[in-house]
Amino acid sequence: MTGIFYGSTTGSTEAVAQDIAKQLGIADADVHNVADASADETDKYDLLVLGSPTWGNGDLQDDWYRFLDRLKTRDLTGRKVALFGCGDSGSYPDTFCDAVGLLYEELQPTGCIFVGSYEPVGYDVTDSLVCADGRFVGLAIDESAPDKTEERVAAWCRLLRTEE
Ligand SMILES: Cc1cc2nc3c(=O)[nH]c(=O)nc-3n(C[C@H](O)[C@H](O)[C@H](O)COP(=O)(O)O)c2cc1C
Repeated sequence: MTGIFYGSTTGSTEAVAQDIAKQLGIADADVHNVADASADETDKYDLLVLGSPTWGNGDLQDDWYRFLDRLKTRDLTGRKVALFGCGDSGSYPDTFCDAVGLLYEELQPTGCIFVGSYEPVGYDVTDSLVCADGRFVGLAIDESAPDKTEERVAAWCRLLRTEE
């Protein structure tokens, strides 16, 4: 079973979360805004799809801090985690989608298995925290390339289906 947990200040990441849910056939009840969710609710899912846009200067979306603190205390050994987020490579090239990289770093000690990484073909910026060893650790949606969003989400959902 798959659950999506996202934070979103101005709605972009929420829209991407809903698109992912639609493409993966995830019910509304399994799509959670971290502002209202409890970390206990992650327990029932084998695959957690976690989304945060990047705010400030390379920061997580505000609602993520409290939720992440609690999530980090849970034993995620062997559970699959896929990450996604929105950012803006035009205005914030040095911190493009850093929040995705921050979630990746912060959740490593939990023993989870990350899925959904890919080679960043077609991106202008590839050297922020979202990138590790030449791969994006999760889906990076770029406000500066809105025409690519639909296909990026679709391609990533196809990838997740092979790694579920
Ligand atoms: C004040 C401000 C700071 C931002 N900082 C970053 C940043 O450091 N890196 C980045 O990739 N995008 C940054 N962005 C772009 C947002 O991540 C982008 O607008 C995103 O779509 C917002 O997602 P949301 O609507 O789900 O909150 C920033 C936007 C604003 C307005």
